[in-house]
Amino acid sequence: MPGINYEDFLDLDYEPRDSELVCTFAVDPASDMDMTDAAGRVASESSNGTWAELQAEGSITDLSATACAIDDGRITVAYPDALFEDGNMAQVLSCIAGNIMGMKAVERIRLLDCDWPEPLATTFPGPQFGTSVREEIFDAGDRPITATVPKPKVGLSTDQHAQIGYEAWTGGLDLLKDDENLTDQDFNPFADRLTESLAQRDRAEDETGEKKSYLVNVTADTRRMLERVDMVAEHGGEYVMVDVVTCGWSAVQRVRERCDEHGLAIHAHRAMHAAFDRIPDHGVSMRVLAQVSRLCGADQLHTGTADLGKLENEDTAGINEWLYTDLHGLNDVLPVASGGLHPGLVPELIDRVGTNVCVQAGGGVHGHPDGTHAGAKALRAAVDAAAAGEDIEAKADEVPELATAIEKWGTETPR
Ligand SMILES: O=C(O)[C@H](O)COP(=O)(O)O
Ligand SMILES: [Mg+2]
Repeated sequence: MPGINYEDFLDLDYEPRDSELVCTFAVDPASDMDMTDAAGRVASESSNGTWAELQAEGSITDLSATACAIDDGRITVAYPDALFEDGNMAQVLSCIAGNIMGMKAVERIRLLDCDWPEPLATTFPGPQFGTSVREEIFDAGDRPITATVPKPKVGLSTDQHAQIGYEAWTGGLDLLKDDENLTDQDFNPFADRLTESLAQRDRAEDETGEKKSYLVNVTADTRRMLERVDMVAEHGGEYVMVDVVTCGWSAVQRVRERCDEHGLAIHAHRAMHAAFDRIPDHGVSMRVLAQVSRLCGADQLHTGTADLGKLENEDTAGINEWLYTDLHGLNDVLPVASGGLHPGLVPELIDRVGTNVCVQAGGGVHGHPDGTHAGAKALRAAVDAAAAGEDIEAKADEVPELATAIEKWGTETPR
């Protein structure tokens, strides 16, 4: 019986089939390995091989991946469709971003990009709404939608939180968003926050005549998340917010299923993504995390601020472009720019990422010298001006709250 070795997973003449998942990795081989050794081992360990020569009968190699290109520190691996279970993101990631991340045959390895084939991609639901939320929920026309996150992140009472929502909404913002670490703590319980914030939303809608909405953080174990999703639907919300990386993709898939029953959109916060993608030559890129978020059904996703905010960013504009492109008929995703933004940064942000986004600021609204309502007016005025191609300095002559924000923060990128 012929044995199967890691060399059998390398074929540099191989052309991937349309049905195969094709992944690109940056690889730094271990000091005693060359690139071909490392490439064969990556394809082997991430599909159906191991360190030892195996004796196996039948069509085992039908499930083997093939390392089919090596170029300038990068390898391409093609994975046969039969290797994957339909609609099971945990299983897919256990293959393509599993043991290989820690194997000694490589010093460093980063999953950079995936080309998702139709047979696998269409076993996932994708977003229910995607960028259409701008039009369908908010009738926003050509401008980005806007959001704010009450600060301090945690510690505000329910009354304070809902009051901040009212001030932000009436100041002109579209969305109130819970912060990533606010869920159901004693100082601000989920059920009370949901009902009080939605009551203030209704009041703000009546006063402004504009549609307003609330991104309430349902993140928890899956059972509690689903209960919270049901509560949001029962009380007339349009969205839930989920910390997609910390709660895990299987849980996101269940939330997507339940949101479909209620017609709710999902706002995905990416807290902890940097544990996977911040070291440039190791881990899983934000690009791939964004792809996974889209497949699992996030309608909106934080993708950074194109280097203008307080957090490190990986290719925000390129990732956003991918989120808009066709993916075998699955809906697109609305990118959310967030993390250290303020009104003075908005023109440059829109120049870098365009208007088909959500512009979100916490400190850049609530840190306004005249408070949240003034901060919201300043952010909305900056977004309206930038989206219309108008100079925000000129807009500041008409909107004093914007003038105050520009005077305070200028165009500085915070740290
Ligand atoms: O969740 C977020 O995106 C942040 O809380 C935004 O906060 P910041 O604008 O104060 O950085
Ligand atoms: Mg936050």
